[in-house]
Amino acid sequence: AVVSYDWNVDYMNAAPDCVQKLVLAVNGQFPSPTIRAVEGDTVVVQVTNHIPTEGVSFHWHGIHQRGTPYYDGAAYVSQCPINPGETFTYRFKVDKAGTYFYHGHFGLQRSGGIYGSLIVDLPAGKKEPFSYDAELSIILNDWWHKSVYEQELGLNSVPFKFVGEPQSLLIEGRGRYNCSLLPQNATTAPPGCLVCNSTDPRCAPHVLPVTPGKTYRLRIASVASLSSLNFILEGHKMTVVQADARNVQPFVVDNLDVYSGQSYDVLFTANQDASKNYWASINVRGRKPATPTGLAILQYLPNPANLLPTTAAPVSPVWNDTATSVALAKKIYANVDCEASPPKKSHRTVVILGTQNNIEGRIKWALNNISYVHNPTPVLAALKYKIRGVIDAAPPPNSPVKNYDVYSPPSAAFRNASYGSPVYIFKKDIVVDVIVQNANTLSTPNNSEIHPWHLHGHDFWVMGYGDGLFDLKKDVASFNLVDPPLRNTVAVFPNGWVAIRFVADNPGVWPFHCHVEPHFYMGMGTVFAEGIHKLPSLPKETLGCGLTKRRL
Ligand SMILES: O=C1O[C@H]([C@@H](O)CO)C(O)=C1O
Repeated sequence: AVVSYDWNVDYMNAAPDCVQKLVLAVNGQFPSPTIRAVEGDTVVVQVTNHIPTEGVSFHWHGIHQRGTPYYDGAAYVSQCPINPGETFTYRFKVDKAGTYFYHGHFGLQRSGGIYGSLIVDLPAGKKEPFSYDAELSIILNDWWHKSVYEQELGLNSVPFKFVGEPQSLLIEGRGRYNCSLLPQNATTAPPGCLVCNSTDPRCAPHVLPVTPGKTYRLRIASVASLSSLNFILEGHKMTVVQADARNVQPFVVDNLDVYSGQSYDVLFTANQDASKNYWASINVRGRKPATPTGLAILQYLPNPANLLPTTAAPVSPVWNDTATSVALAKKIYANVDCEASPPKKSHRTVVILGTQNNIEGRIKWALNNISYVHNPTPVLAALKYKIRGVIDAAPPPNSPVKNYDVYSPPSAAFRNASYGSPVYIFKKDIVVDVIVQNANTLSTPNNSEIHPWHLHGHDFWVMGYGDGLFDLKKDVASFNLVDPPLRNTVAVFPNGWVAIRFVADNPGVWPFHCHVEPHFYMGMGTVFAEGIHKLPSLPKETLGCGLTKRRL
């Protein structure tokens, strides 16, 4: 079937955390409307850009765009941004059921408010390898009061000004501010502070209604701009059954780290004291938190939704307890009854060292010393039509320098990167290993950040994680060849590495980037391309910017 949507994008005034600001919205909704389709459907989304002075584009996160790489929505990679006043129609197939989402993929527009759920159901007759009575869905985010223009300006300025920690955390677009002095474990709170539901219904917390005794499938996704989030359903165990829309061997948790760009499906049973409601909460992991806990209400029917829990907001593992996060990540295995195992060998290994660098007085992120910048001609068009001068003429480095000290700020030779637009070109159908190597930040000793890495156009197997510098001989031997999870976004932990494997079988150009939005904006990304001789003709509406003007 064809599922069609007609969307108008514009700014509106909204107060997701009780503080009014300009929010990017679709059809006046924040978060943007939910797309719901059935596996095998074609989704058609007609977008009209009413933002007066900004282009826009939409990325369908986790959707492979097989045969339609030009509708992947990455501005200046797969298409020209949609100009103010223009209408653009995305048309793509959703070929695998699961919990997905979509978001703006131009500048910081995701952080500006363009994001929503994309849920693909199994067709009648097909069954999940788990069962439940009903389902619920939430998208997690972090939120700033500064406009995204101001944030971008800071990132581009000398002196550099980082976006800083978020003012609030949002669950399904609702949060609370003015609680910054409230410790995570406070038992008393200023009136109206713990939850801003007093008089303004726009910022009442999101409510998850449940019937006592029933089992729920909760779909959780994070589009956070910066934060790694830890999710807790107060008093309830959660059984993780899917990660990034792929089946995993079920495992039980009390709390769950959700990195930006990831989704999880968990099951829980409403089996607690039914006279009360409970908190659903998110806390920041991996960065020193300066943001109050994000809260929603788990409502046990028929209790009223505004029956607030009398308990303090749930407390997550302490922000810098990396070992707990790594241990959780290592609990995730594919359910091999439903998911494929990886090929046993790869044909090419690319090692990507991500570092924080300085370029002309600005702080940047670089991969093997190249900080990605967009060219006004989309990469897809440049490769399809052999337009020169768009991507770097020299192929990007396949591996970083030997003996890089990932535990210390970069030495003089590695403090300065250069700008570039590199594309890794893979022979069609080869098996590719990518090792993402983390390192210390530019200036602070003993500081290394979590980076969630997202690949467009593919799911990849997570072959392994490790501490320190990756060793090509020793560490490859430790890869999980039996049941590594398939996903599209994976975290690389502080001072460590993560290895992924995928098959380059989807003709197109696919960004591979840190899903922290300011980090990608600061250059922490690159582009993979494969099957160039098989690239489809590009719809005219994806062209028109840069050197593609000549083709029209
Ligand atoms: O990219 C970043 O820049 C800042 C800091 O390292 C420099 O201000 C920060 O916390 C980031 O994640």
